[in-house]
Amino acid sequence: MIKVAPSILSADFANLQRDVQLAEKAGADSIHIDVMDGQFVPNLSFGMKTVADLRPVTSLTLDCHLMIVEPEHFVEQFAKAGADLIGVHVESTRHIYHVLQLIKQAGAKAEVVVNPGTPLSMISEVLPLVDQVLIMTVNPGFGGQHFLEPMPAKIKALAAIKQEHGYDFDIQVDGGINATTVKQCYDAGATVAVAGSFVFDSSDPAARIQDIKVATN
Ligand SMILES: O=C(CO)[C@H](O)[C@H](O)COP(=O)(O)O
Ligand SMILES: [Fe+2]
Repeated sequence: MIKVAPSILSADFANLQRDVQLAEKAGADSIHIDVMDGQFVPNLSFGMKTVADLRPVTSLTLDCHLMIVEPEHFVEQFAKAGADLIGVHVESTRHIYHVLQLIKQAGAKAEVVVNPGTPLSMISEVLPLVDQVLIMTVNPGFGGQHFLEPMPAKIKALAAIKQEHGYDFDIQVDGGINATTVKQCYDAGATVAVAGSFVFDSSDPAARIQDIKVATN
């Protein structure tokens, strides 16, 4: 069964505590926090204070997906705020190896993220370092977009590399995930699914979290 990380990008920003606790009660495995700077992606969202304020209201892993340029300037602050796992895009820095080292030195789990158009060869050197790889299944920046159909083949290719080298990172997918698309990702080798609009645009978010789990059972 796949692990589920609801994305609070589609939650009610006036009721974040309520929505995080609802997700926890519904069986979510972690909380996905999308951080956007208006530069790396054309949108703005959360910062370190959101993470710090959510830290005491849940015992779930706080998974911060940083969509910001030069994340090396911020990863320590996110770790201090309470992020358990920090994801950085390979396209967002000239120093991906160094940023991943900084995340680990700060005591958090390290994740490398690849955009849909970025080949897996761009991350081959850092795979021994990471706890998780995030394959974007939409172009980053907004919730509610359509799943990109060619992405399961990329997940499958990453899963093959993982097996060949004996790596033990999780493979996360993010964007356009619902009870149908998650099955394609799971069958290709994904182990964690982010879901924003499918969960929080519903009148019954808890049922949607279960729908994703059941689809991969
Ligand atoms: O990183 C993201 C966007 O850049 C979000 O995590 C993602 O889009 C989740 O939203 P949805 O499930 O609605 O596609
Ligand atoms: Fe995300």
